[in-house]
Amino acid sequence: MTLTAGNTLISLKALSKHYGTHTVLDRIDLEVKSGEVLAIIGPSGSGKSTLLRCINYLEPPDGGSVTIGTTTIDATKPVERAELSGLRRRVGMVFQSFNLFPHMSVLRNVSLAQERVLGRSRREADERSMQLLTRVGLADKAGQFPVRCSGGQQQRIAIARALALDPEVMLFDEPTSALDPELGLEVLAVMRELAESGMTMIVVTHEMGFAENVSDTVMIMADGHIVEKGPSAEVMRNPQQERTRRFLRAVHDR
Ligand SMILES: Nc1ncnc2c1ncn2[C@@H]1O[C@H](COP(=O)(O)OP(=O)(O)OP(=O)(O)O)[C@@H](O)[C@H]1O
Repeated sequence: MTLTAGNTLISLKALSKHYGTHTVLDRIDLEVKSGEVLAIIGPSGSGKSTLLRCINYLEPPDGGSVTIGTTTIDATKPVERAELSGLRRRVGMVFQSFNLFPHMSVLRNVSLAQERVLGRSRREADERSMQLLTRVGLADKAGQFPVRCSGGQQQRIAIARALALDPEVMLFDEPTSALDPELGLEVLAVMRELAESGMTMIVVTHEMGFAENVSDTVMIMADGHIVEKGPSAEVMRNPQQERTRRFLRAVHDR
């Protein structure tokens, strides 16, 4: 089935995760539409990163289910390797730390998985990589090693690398937290462009400007629960829950 804009692309049902007796995600229900940009914000330790990592099974959830497009994985049943690799191929992820291969050129960092995972020829993979490096403003860095690039440039390369597998959704886990503010801005500009191009995105962020101005929907988490979720302008400017108001006040006072 081809999903058109506005259809539900991601659906989490009663998604749960425990570490020992600690409930980190408590039966989370969530739907994300195709083309939607969802920002997840909330206090430290509220489960934001864990939720993101459970969506692509980097962290296996222990209850509930994850549906992406037409594929559903039920956390209570054994998961087939093919199901997992299918899921991961459809979900690109960008981490706080860029995790580039230091001994490979920027171009190779972006093209390698295309050959290994998608079976593209070296020439096809390099061509696609150059398109993506151009898109993130780094075509001139293709032949360099990552160490010669700033943190902001490395994160943009990591975004190009994730896009190279043609994902249906991109997950971002605090992509600017390790960067100086001006380098963070260049990464946020690439993310804004991606959002405007119609990519479905789930972004765990401390950047309130991104949450308010770029994302369609904002979700506040606390203690493994969704406290509040709605259109970004409404949640950011007129939160309904006292807990959200407290969190946003604390962020503004920082
Ligand atoms: N591998 C793990 N083993 C045990 N506990 C964990 C593990 N990963 C996360 N936790 C715990 O789960 C809770 C949620 O962590 P998580 O990283 O998802 O929160 P977060 O909202 O992303 O926080 P932050 O904003 O600080 O990154 C925390 O109490 C954390 O200590």
